[in-house]
Amino acid sequence: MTPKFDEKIEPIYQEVLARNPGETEFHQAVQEVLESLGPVLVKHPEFADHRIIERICEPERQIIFRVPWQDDKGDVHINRGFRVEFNSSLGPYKGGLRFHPSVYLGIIKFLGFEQIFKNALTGMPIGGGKGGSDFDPKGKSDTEIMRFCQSFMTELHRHLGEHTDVPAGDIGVGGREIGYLFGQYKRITNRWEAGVLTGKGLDWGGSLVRTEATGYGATFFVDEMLKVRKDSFEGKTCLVSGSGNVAIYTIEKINELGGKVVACSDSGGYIYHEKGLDLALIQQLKEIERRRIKDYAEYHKDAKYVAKGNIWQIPCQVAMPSATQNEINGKDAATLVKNGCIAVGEGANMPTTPEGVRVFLEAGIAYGPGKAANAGGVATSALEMQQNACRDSWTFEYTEKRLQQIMQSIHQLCYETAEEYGTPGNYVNGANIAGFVRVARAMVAFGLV
Ligand SMILES: NC(=O)C1=CN([C@@H]2O[C@H](COP(=O)(O)OP(=O)(O)OC[C@H]3O[C@@H](n4cnc5c(N)ncnc54)[C@H](O)[C@@H]3O)[C@@H](O)[C@H]2O)C=CC1
Ligand SMILES: O=C(O)CCC(=O)C(=O)O
Repeated sequence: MTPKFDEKIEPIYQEVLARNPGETEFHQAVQEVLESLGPVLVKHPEFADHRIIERICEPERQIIFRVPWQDDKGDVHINRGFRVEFNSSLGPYKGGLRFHPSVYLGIIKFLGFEQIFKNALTGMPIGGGKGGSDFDPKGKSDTEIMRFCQSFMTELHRHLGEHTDVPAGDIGVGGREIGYLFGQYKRITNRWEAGVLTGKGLDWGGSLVRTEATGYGATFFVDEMLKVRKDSFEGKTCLVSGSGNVAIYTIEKINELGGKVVACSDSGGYIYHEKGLDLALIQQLKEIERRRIKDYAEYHKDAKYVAKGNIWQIPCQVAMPSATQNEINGKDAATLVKNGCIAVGEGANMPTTPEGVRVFLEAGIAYGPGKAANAGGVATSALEMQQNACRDSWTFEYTEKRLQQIMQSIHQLCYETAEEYGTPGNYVNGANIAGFVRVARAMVAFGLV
């Protein structure tokens, strides 16, 4: 699909393509933001004078390193580790670590780039970064995971610090991995520095609600979009792709708000259960036993597992992609709209292709892009950092209320910014512009650094 840029922005995008060959996901993430920015340069010519867009597209620092580790048989393996410290204008680099075989520099840069604007939208003092490895955790024993995490942190620790760079989890990195990473950081540095990682266990500096935060936050965001349309989750049939951290707590919150989730998935296929998914079973299979979603059908004979099936063909009113990038293409988006979908909230990062985004916007449905809708995870990480800084821990109710208020204010900011820039109801423009302007103002204030 041909990108639609303002004439001042086209050459900047061409320069990004030339400087970052082969990094298609990064190109896509940059394209999505730059397409929104034409009117911003008209209102703020100083951003063009200071070449803010060009500077924002270039990471402040990119770290690539070797991660050697030994499996349980004693064989040696070598993976590649990454940390892209993209932008520290608003605070220390903040963003998760992804362990997945598809990881390469282009994926980490797309995620780090998105993170800059997402983190800005939260209004909290956090810059943007992301990291990870092409390590595949699937089928590895606990001790193999531990040895990998220890080796990864042995290199990464020198780049981290509570005021410098603060990783968390993402695909393939949850509470278990954060534990091994924190343990190794503590051992190497001889510092018990809680604020260096978020998503920690509750006994050692973690925050209540961080586990639930991305899914709950995305659901709060969709709830706000529905409220604008004088609607709610009550009685709505919903789809949630994935069955990991984000998907599980999205399903939980949708249930609480009166919706019914009939399908979820993993990379093998999807499960469809017309009377509504059994969340306790999914948690047992996924969070505890680390099994595949197809096993769900062993316990519910009225549920159907479709191997390699396309979850977006199931009719629904609300869709919440919560698995991975580019999981909804133009055709899937058209199918969703044709089947009566009125709202899409992205729990995952960039789950919709540019063609799909265009379909949603042209159909005029409520479409909440990831950098706004899934910001609740990183926002609650910032709340964890606040608690660590004052050696405090807050109750679940208080922390969840803070999360809900943050999601409401992100929604409001995106909604008002879209109106201010002449595209009412377009949360893509709202999120890109509002996030960009916050970072750009700080960059202008700092001079040429
Ligand atoms: N964990 C967090 O706090 C945040 C995560 N995200 C994003 O949410 C998404 C999911 O992340 P998590 O739930 O943390 O990871 P996770 O590792 O807990 O779960 C990922 C899930 O997606 C499934 N999956 C992967 N590829 C798939 C495919 N091609 N088709 C269907 N399912 C597939 C996996 O089987 C797994 O169930 C990612 O895009 C991540 O970047 C965004 C904001 C914060
Ligand atoms: O909590 C964090 O620091 C990062 C969350 C994350 O990786 C994301 O927002 O995509």
